[in-house]
Amino acid sequence: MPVTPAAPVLLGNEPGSFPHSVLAERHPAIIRQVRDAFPYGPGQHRALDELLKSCTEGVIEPLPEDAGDRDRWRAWGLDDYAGRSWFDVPWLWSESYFYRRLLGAVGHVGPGAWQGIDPFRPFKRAELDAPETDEELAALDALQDRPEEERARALLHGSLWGNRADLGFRLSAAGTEAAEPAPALVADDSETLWSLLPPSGTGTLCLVADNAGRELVPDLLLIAHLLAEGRIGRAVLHVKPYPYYVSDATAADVVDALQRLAAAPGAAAGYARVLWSAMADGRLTVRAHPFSCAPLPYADLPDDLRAEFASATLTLFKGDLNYRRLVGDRLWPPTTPFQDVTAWFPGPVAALRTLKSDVITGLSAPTESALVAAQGRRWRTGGTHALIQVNASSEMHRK
Ligand SMILES: O=P(O)(O)OC[C@H]1O[C@](O)(CO)[C@@H](O)[C@@H]1O
Repeated sequence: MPVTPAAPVLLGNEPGSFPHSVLAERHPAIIRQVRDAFPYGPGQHRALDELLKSCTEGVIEPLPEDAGDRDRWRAWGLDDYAGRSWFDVPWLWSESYFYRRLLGAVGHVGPGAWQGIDPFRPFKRAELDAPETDEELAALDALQDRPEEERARALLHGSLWGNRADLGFRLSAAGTEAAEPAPALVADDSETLWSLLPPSGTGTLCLVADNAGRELVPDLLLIAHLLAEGRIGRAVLHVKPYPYYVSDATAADVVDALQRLAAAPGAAAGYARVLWSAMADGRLTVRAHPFSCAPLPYADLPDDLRAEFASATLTLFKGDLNYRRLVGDRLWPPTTPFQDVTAWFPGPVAALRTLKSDVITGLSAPTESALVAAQGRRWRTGGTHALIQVNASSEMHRK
């Protein structure tokens, strides 16, 4: 448990705040985008209208009686929050439930012909097929004759910055990338990270993925490198069991990414071969645990996941949402030690994230002052800064 007193949990009810803008502006924009991307029928249009009204001016409603995941959501707090404004409950919960309701509205869950159709697939596919992905894959060719450590470092940074702008984020942050100053790392524990993945490692890496497309591709490249160079013996890739936060990766997105890599010219296809055979012989597995879409912090991990992370050599959390869930979705003072807020984690843990929400820990006082002096609060949410943070000691050693 953190030795630091808990900070306030983020809610979405303060007009002008970032969480408020996500609920009031981004969610309606996502409904619009999804509605325009598919030839939905009248029932789906009606359900989307209802969701729009509910999430902007109404209250949280329970799931239908026959929803297969109703009990799970009740265990995750639905009974406590039903009847309350979306803006007055924990922001993390509210966002997560929005995606669940969106899937209900378009028929992704429940019986019917639209079951299992991913409403975000067109956006994820477009990104995967974009020329920028070709450019990123072509850059691998120039890396091939570099020393292993240099390749490893480049691939780690590829995976880190791949998180820079997810699709949901782009919906409301158009133009930010061009206007911002050069990206910068606000914390960099990469030496500690490499010490956990030495060249002769045989351990297991759990990589808790974030976005599909141009983030998942570099995540897979990093895994391929670590396996091929013997820095790990096994990898477990955790993805979402259903479409979530627009661009979050599901198992179907892993397949798309692997096929994209395999079809690419040059060195990229070699990475695909490594991954393909690692999947065939079980050195790389894909997991889609229900808790990966839970509206709760990771401190509430169910026992099976806790045991899995406890036995890993390193668990690596990608992206902003995973960071929020890892440290708790709270307004910590930025200099709160990352070690304190992750002290409960059952094994060595790392976060690789670009900053896209107010949550931040582990900054040095001079770094925080410099960021505030330069940008006020904008550095917290603009996606222009990133961090690599590691807590190397396992819970057992912390006791
Ligand atoms: O894809 P990422 O890095 O998890 O970022 C998703 C981010 O989107 C937001 O939830 C807002 O929708 C962020 O605040 C959030 O954490």
